[in-house]
Amino acid sequence: MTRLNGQRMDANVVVLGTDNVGKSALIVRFLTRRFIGEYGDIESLYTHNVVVDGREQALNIWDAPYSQQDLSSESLMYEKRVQWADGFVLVYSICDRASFNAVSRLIQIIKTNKDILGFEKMPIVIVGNKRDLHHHRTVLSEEGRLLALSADCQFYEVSAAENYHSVLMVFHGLVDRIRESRVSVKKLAGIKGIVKSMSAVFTRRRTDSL
Ligand SMILES: Nc1nc2c(ncn2[C@@H]2O[C@H](COP(=O)(O)OP(=O)(O)OP(=O)(O)O)[C@@H](O)[C@H]2O)c(=O)[nH]1
Repeated sequence: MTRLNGQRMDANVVVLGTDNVGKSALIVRFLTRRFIGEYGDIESLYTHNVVVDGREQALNIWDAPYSQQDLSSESLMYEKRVQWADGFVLVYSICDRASFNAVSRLIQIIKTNKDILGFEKMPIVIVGNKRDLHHHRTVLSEEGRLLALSADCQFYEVSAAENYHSVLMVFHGLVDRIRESRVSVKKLAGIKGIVKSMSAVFTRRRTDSL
């Protein structure tokens, strides 16, 4: 759950995608600035402090290795991840069409399992990884951009292997999105509050005049 303490915000982020797309590579690059090549299949939860627009924020990042079950909306494990998270990084490899198709399904699963009422912008960033392997590309940049546009998500193409800066942009972009989505939820709560008090006044007037 997101927690606001004056200038400080804690947020939970889950990184999802099919196997071998570079989820762990992306996270490790963000946390350590390094690319180490092999990462194993261990599920991990990291906490990392970032400063975005002068605000210190703690990000809890869940690196969840892929299992076929993930793409089943009935998966309890999956529901748990979606409900825990304030923001989502959905990763595919630009050399793997199936991993790209899986991202569309993940977006649908998030929309089904998460209460997104009041979100002006979805706290989701779509990442096309392995940009350095562009000679093996099977997914065009435009396709990624179009998917993000149609689902109201942010989009980046990166290479966890070769570039730290673009990976940093992914997580900073997500933090912005989470903040924006929280503001719109607050606005909605405010509007709901006004509607509630107005209807209370009208109900009272009606009973007074009886
Ligand atoms: N060329 C290239 N290889 C990458 C890149 N990112 C990751 N890899 C490689 O892709 C393979 C899979 O990377 P991981 O980070 O383990 O992928 P994952 O999505 O966490 O995989 P699972 O744990 O199976 O879910 C490894 O051999 C990485 O070295 C990249 O940007 N470019």
